[in-house]
Amino acid sequence: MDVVTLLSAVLVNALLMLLALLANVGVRSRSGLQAWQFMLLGQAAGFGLLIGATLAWPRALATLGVMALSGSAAAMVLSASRFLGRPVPSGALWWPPLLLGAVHVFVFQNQPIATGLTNLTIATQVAWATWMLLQGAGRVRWRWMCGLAAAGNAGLTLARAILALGWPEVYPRFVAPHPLNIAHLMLLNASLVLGTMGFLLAHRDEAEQALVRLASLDTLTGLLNRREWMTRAGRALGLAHAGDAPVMLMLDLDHFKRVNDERGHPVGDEVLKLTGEVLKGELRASDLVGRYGGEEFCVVLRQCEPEAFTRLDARLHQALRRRCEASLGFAVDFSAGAVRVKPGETLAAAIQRADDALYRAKAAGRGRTACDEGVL
Ligand SMILES: Nc1nc2c(ncn2[C@@H]2O[C@H](COP(=O)(O)OP(=O)(O)OP(=O)(O)O)[C@@H](O)[C@H]2O)c(=O)[nH]1
Repeated sequence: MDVVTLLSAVLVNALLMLLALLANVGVRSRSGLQAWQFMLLGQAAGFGLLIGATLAWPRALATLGVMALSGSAAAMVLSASRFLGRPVPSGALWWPPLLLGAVHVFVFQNQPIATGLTNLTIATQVAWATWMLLQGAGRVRWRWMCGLAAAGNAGLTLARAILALGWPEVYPRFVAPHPLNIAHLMLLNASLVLGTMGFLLAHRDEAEQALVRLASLDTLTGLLNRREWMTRAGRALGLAHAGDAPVMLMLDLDHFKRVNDERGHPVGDEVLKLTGEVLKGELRASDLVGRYGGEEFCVVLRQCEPEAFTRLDARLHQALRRRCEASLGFAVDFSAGAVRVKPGETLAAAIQRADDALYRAKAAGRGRTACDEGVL
């Protein structure tokens, strides 16, 4: 088999996939897919330069070629790190290609050392990507695809490094039609396709998660939006047992219109954000908190004993006043209504009772929580 043809196939394949990605998803700045586009570019450039080195300026082109390939392995690690949301130090990413180039240019005449060093560097980088991808891969299918593609690549590149350093007399020339060269290029080609498919799936998953977030969260406060809160609250009420009936709490900021009118809408927005932060900070992860609309918030408190509720209520009033005072220079308080959900009560009925209690709190002078029987 003609190795230069196989090499050209890898180059063309990488370039075509890069073009296809650019045409279909464009350049997503700082995304995992952007890093993968650099990885494909590095592969194409690297193999192009290595083929060129067999024709002219061998030392210069081969050195640039191995730097491009090592840079492309760094981009693979970066792609995995971005998709997994696990940052890696940029020094550890970009020093290896630079150091490899600096050493390669000097040891170029000593083929076993130059080849061994190049393959060892790239194998280590790809093994790093493999480790990140396969570690706790669980059932995420794209991680398996990308991880296995990288694992095969790392293994064969390491085999080349060991062979070049330990048994240079049997190490095949770069363009020799040796089974090792052929197996490596075929596997590389397959892993480029698998990796691209895997990271495209990762990109799709990421977009899907962003859509789910957009559809279920309130953009200003980051709390659940009304629709999502209603869905989850309905489920929580359905699952509640008679012994641990949840408490439904409706909160409404006091004189909020005045804040908007006197200090401006952006300050009003800031108050809403701070309220969201206070609620997230003071409530347990198992409590359900959402923005019901405007300046009204709703909470389902699970397993809330009377004493615990009294303490929580005092903490919420105090925390909101303090946060607004500290961040905006004026205090904001709220009125609230609390009811204990009755066995079999519908969500709409519980909300209605909590709303009635809330209006009693407003009528009684604001800045307080009115509780139905059973809450305290
Ligand atoms: N800044 C900002 N204001 C909002 C938002 N949603 C609703 N509002 C404002 O919230 C205010 C609610 O006013 P009211 O319903 O009169 O309530 P209030 O002034 O808090 O009076 P009480 O509830 O009786 O204490 C209105 O001015 C709305 O424009 C929002 O997303 N951002």
